[in-house]
Amino acid sequence: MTENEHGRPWAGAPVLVWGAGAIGATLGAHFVRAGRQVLFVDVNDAHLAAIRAGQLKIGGPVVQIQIGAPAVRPEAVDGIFPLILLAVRLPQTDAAMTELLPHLAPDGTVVSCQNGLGALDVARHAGIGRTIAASFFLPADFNGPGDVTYGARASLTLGALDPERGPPLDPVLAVFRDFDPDIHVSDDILGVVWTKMAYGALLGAAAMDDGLTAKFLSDPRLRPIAVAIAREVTDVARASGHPAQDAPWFAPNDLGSDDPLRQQACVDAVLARLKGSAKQHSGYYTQIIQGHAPELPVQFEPMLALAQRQGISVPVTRTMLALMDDLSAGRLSPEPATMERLLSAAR
Ligand SMILES: NC(=O)C1=CN([C@@H]2O[C@H](COP(=O)(O)OP(=O)(O)OC[C@H]3O[C@@H](n4cnc5c(N)ncnc54)[C@H](OP(=O)(O)O)[C@@H]3O)[C@@H](O)[C@H]2O)C=CC1
Ligand SMILES: CC(C)(CO)C(=O)C(=O)O
Repeated sequence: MTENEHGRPWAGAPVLVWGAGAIGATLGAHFVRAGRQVLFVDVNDAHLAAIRAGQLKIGGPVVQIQIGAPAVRPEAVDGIFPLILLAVRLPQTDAAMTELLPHLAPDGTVVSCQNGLGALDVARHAGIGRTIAASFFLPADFNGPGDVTYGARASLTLGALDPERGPPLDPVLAVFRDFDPDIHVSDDILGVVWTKMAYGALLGAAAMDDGLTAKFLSDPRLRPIAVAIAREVTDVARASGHPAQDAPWFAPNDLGSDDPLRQQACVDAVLARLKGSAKQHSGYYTQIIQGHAPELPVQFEPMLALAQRQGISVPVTRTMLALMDDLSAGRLSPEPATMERLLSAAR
């Protein structure tokens, strides 16, 4: 571990932020504001130029930050780094890991700042002893070069995939506390990842129509979709040995229960969190509208495989993923009729 003369772990070495989109830029800009050296890596040349020119702006209701920092394409990275944050979309993980691995110190750490079980892919490349997974509610949007909205105060949890064999957490936490002093740590990070998977599936469901997450969750007619999805994800999580953990902002076990009061309490907590958020549209809806392949199907591949192996039936999740494929291929449009198809599967 590198320490500077103040004993601040890794303070002397730049933090490498690999993928400087909504999440990478939001995290990295906070680190720069706190006085850390950050090197951003991305493939969007106009965005990289904006960052280098001091024009990276993080706006929204939480903060207003404008910073500049070194920013390069993957092939221009030079050197070995102790801490790399991976914040590319899930389908981009393998390519990015192949590029970044030669730059990771032998005793370094990669933090997978991604949704879903992507951290398992990261560990396949970097080794479990160099991988940390982050799971977060951190609604952010990339609006264009240098322009990112951080929509609502985040809730972040970090953990090693295997606390016995994982890298030391403290130096990583010291860095992340410059983003959020209240960051959580979990000894069962995969349980937290499953929680976010369940939440992500709700965002996927909202993308069937106009992508407005709060509107989808508030509609009692559509509640069977939310309940069925939460139930399916929590069933598979339980079978994986890492039951989804209920968090104050989202309790998937309550939503998936048979008790309408518990279901409503869960929905109310999410709605309270979304109130005032600058990100009202589901990120998967935005990915469809922007012509990106939505990452939800990649996120859910491991869950479908596990469900099949364990003989767990997940019909609503499967229908949603099939509809998502049709939406991203342009065979369907996000509209009430598409949501009705998902509702039929949930009834
Ligand atoms: N945005 C959000 O609110 C949240 C996102 N997440 C998760 O965070 C992760 C990142 O998402 P998000 O920030 O929204 O995504 P973005 O698309 O905003 O950012 C990803 C960035 O990585 C770039 N990129 C692609 N390939 C490479 C590569 N090989 N090397 C370096 N950079 C590359 C992308 O460029 P290009 O676009 O040109 O491909 C893009 O600029 C995802 O897994 C997502 O699920 C989690 C919680 C909330
Ligand atoms: C949908 C997605 C992946 C990105 O926008 C997300 O995780 C979120 O909005 O919380």
